[in-house]
Amino acid sequence: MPAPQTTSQPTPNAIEIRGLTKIYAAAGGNPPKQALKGLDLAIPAGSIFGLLGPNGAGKSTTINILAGLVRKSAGQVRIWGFDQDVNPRQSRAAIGVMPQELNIDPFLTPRASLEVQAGLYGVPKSERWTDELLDLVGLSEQAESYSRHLSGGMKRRLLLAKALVHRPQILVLDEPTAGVDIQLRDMLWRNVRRLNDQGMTIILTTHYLEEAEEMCDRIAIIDRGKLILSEDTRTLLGHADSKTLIIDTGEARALPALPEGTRAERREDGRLAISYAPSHIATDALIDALRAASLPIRDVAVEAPDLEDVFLRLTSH
Ligand SMILES: Nc1ncnc2c1ncn2[C@@H]1O[C@H](COP(=O)(O)OP(=O)(O)OP(=O)(O)O)[C@@H](O)[C@H]1O
Repeated sequence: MPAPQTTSQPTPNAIEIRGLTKIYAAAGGNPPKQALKGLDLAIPAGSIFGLLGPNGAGKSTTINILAGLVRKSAGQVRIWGFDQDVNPRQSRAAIGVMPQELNIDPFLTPRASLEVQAGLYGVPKSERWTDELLDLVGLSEQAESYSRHLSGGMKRRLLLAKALVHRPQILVLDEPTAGVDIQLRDMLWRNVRRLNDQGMTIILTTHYLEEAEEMCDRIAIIDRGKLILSEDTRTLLGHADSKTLIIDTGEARALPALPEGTRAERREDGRLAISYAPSHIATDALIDALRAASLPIRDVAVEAPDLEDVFLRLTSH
């Protein structure tokens, strides 16, 4: 992909959010709603960053503020080093957003959609990369079809291409795989990885925690308008401090004396499951202790907590 269009300030963080507050005005008999309550968040340049949180946490509000679609009530937002209030044009140029809703003009062809979008961003004709983009998202064959004839998956791919017309440094994907088939999901993730390899910072929200665990190198969890934590995915998974050793003990049924702080149960398949806190006892020390207690060990596996465990514990929803 050619270099991004915007001249940028070198910054370790692609996005810096400080004290971000959003109060939606009262409407239709509903009282005002404070969706963001002083959110602080830094998103490192070059990362694939997952923004997670339960329903109503404020993810879409945050993304819409970044995209310039919702006005913040207070706080500071810097995008690629540009303050949104001081340099609105530059901060907008640094970011591309693939929204959740399929907001595509049904009477435009994919090619025309991309050209219109490029016009909106002021991309000169000589710097447009419409054909490459159509190819990137696999829509070259449909380039001249009316968008209303595209399948739901094709419309999503067009949205991805639209988010990229101005070669942003940062790409935001809001629930990109909600309700999409496996083929489209794979296409999306392939593209996301490729763009990230080329230096693009990727921010995504998803309800699929497995997906976040697999794709994101850093994850922030927000809840009720506030940041709960923002950490490397590996560190985050380490937080649960709970693992389970699964042991095939063969015919032997008697439980050995277990080290302090561990808990054992027999699973339906007959295997012994011993839960322990890695910070308290290391896996190999636990196995040594079980051997010393003459427990027959025919086979052994370790189950580590996944993001879902951590997420549920931190958000208690
Ligand atoms: N336009 C609006 N007017 C009033 N309240 C709103 C508006 N948009 C969102 N809210 C409220 O603000 C809070 C945060 O909503 P937001 O959509 O940002 O959360 P979310 O984390 O994206 O949730 P979800 O995972 O369900 O999409 C919710 O309580 C929501 O009802």
